[in-house]
Amino acid sequence: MQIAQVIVDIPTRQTNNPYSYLIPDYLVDQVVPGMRVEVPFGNRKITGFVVAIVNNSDFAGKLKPISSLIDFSPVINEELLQLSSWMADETYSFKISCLQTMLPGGMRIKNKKRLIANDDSVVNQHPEIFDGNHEIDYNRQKLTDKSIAQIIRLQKEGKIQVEYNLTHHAKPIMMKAYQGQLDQGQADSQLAVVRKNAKGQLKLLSILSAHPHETFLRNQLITQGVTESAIKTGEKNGWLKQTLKRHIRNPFLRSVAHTNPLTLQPDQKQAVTRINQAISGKQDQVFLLEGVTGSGKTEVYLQSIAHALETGRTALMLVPEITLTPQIVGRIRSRFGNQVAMLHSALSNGERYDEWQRINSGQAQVVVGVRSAVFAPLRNIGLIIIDEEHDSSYKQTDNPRYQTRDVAKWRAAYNHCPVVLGSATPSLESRARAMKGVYKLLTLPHRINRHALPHVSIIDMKTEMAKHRSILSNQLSNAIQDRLDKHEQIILLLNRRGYSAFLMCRDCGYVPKCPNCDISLTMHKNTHSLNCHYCGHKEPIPTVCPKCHSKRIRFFGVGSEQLEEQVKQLFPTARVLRMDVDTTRKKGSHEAIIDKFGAHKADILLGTQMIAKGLDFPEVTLVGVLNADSALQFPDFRSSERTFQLLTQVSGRSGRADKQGEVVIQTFNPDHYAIQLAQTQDYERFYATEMRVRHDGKYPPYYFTVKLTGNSPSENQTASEMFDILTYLKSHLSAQAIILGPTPKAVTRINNRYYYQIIIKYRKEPNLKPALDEILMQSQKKQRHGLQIAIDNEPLDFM
Ligand SMILES: Nc1ncnc2c1ncn2[C@@H]1O[C@H](COP(=O)(O)OP(=O)(O)OP(=O)(O)O)[C@@H](O)[C@H]1O
Ligand SMILES: [Zn+2]
Ligand SMILES: [Zn+2]
Repeated sequence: MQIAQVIVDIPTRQTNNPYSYLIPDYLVDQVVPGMRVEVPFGNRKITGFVVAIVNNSDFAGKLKPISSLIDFSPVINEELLQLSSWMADETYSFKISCLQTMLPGGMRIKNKKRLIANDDSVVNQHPEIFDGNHEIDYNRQKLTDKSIAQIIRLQKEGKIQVEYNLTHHAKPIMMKAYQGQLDQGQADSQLAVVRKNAKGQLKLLSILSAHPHETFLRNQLITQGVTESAIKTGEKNGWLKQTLKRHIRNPFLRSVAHTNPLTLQPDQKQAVTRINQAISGKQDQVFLLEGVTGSGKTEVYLQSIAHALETGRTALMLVPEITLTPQIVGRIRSRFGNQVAMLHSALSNGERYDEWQRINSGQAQVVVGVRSAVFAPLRNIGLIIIDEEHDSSYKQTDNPRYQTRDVAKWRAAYNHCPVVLGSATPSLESRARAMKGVYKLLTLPHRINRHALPHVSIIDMKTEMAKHRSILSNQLSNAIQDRLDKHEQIILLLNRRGYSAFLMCRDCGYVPKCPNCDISLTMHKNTHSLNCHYCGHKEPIPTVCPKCHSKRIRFFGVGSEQLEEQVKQLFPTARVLRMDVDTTRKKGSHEAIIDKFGAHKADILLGTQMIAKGLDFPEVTLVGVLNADSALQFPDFRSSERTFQLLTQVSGRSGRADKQGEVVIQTFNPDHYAIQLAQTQDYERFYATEMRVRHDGKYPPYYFTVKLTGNSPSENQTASEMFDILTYLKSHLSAQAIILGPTPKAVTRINNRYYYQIIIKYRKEPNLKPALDEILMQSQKKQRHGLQIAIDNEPLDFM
């Protein structure tokens, strides 16, 4: 008797333990961990992941059998199965959510399948499955148990492919192809007898000799000089057999010229040597690569990846969403070509699935991607890189609330390989670990070729605003004009963090708010509506104030669109490009803007955070920051760190090649240390200053933190249950633990539910985890009428 242990798709604490199902006879030895199945649950059928196969169960009753298979081969490998258990525990989330998070978007939904035969012989041998077709709709075909077992075998042998119908785009493209029928010796002896003027046939046979029994797309043969008539002859003589081959969609829009490794500078060389030693020695060491902007961190990554590949292993490189610029992808592809797979949110479901397949099947050995790519099904990983390791996009804000750095470290331990965390402005947590020797610190203190860091000036906008109303200070306007005259390029950053464009009545001060949430509505020009960012509520933009009927109800704050208008008015001859969410929505537009700016077809690139990182344009000699401090007003202990990081990053875009760079930072808080130290780009002093602030405030990295949020439809109920939780926590934690709250969240009401939070700061609390697990378990039991609870381990925001 074989029994499958299944994590079912019902997210509760109880279902975090697997349920047992009988494996029916026809599937014995065919069902393996990592496959998804359909199982009976109560009086319905639900899906689940097989996590183990056992021979007996301690379940007393009669076991129900699995209803059907969703996958014929595992979609989650052994490593990721283990990771999911660890992650569920670590992030206080459900195993089912962790498993689902690991699959590419389109595969998470319950999907239809199609079976595709690789060639005619399979079709002919299995009429009971294919019924003479190359491709069948699995869900429509009436298949016997025996056929299903056969399908699993055929897939294992690589004779058929199973495709998930994700979206319209996800359909695999099958193209006419030919399979070579000769081994090398046969091809060579044919070569010897073919007429010397039959050029096409000679070419074909030499290809067949070099790649015996391979399958070639028709186009591949034609572009290599094989003629139509040679293909016909080849078919007639039995050298080739017609078939179909899957054409893999290519998410890289452009082809990239190959580049060779650069000769390393001494600091780079030392870093590469240390990393490569850890790769060869199979050490799961974490390195913190701290290199000033433009110090050549990317080259260090590339040469370490190359080493991992040389030792027969794979490599994973993670980048923040907004820095996954075509520039960096281009640099990696130019080194590693088609070995690279890319995973990010701009891909369609179909493209993402294809990339995932290429990784899962071992065709791609280098993965570049954003946060979720940390779950890429790579095997035998030799190196994991996290670029811009301080970036907040590495923490998932919804369930499962994982920190990518921690997942990466887990995988590194599993695969016995190093992790490289790279940044010009490391997070305080990582830098503190490096100081303690937990991480090894590698530094690149100089820009490439010893170019100086840009000169940074700070403009006090309080005095500036007293003189004029323009959003550009005199000094910044003058500097822009100067660069335009010299035909150099300019980047202007509008800091969007903590800043939203809202409507306000100039006469009575009325601001439209969401009816369901305690938050002002945000103006969206493109849809001509006021939107709530929390619940999705939408309403038309009023033309008169609903309160005082004044017509002077206006947009408040500056958006990048307005900035563009103003810049164009001030500099009518300048060619201006804008990069923000609105101008990059269309596929390929991101690349188009960067290409255009890179080719110097524009003088000024202005935009939001998107332009702050990663870009490498030699002609940029001026960076202007319009509102440095909008993030400083955030009631968040990390706001200084974020501001310092952003300013340092964006400043680093200036003067990266031969010309000296300049940066102008406009601010209302010229005396704030984050701004002052960004001026000198002095990470060391910032680190020391900020560590003192964190020490005094008992914040990370001195303390660990957990945020517990509860919500319910009634404010009274939320508050009183959160006070119960507080009492429970107090009785389980030591006197050293600091418990803040419960307090209403900054936005207390969202979608008519009331949110309160408790923050726990602690250094060592062995009882904390069991206490939190118990709180979650209890809240699950009474959820229907009670409080919903979410736990965020090491939250990135405290609001
Ligand atoms: N060894 C080298 N020799 C010559 N040029 C180099 C070398 N290493 C890097 N470069 C060049 O120096 C420039 C800056 O390097 P890179 O973009 O990798 O820096 P970075 O540290 O990643 O910067 P940032 O953090 O600002 O994005 C690039 O144009 C790169 O091609
Ligand atoms: Zn009004
Ligand atoms: Zn709302």
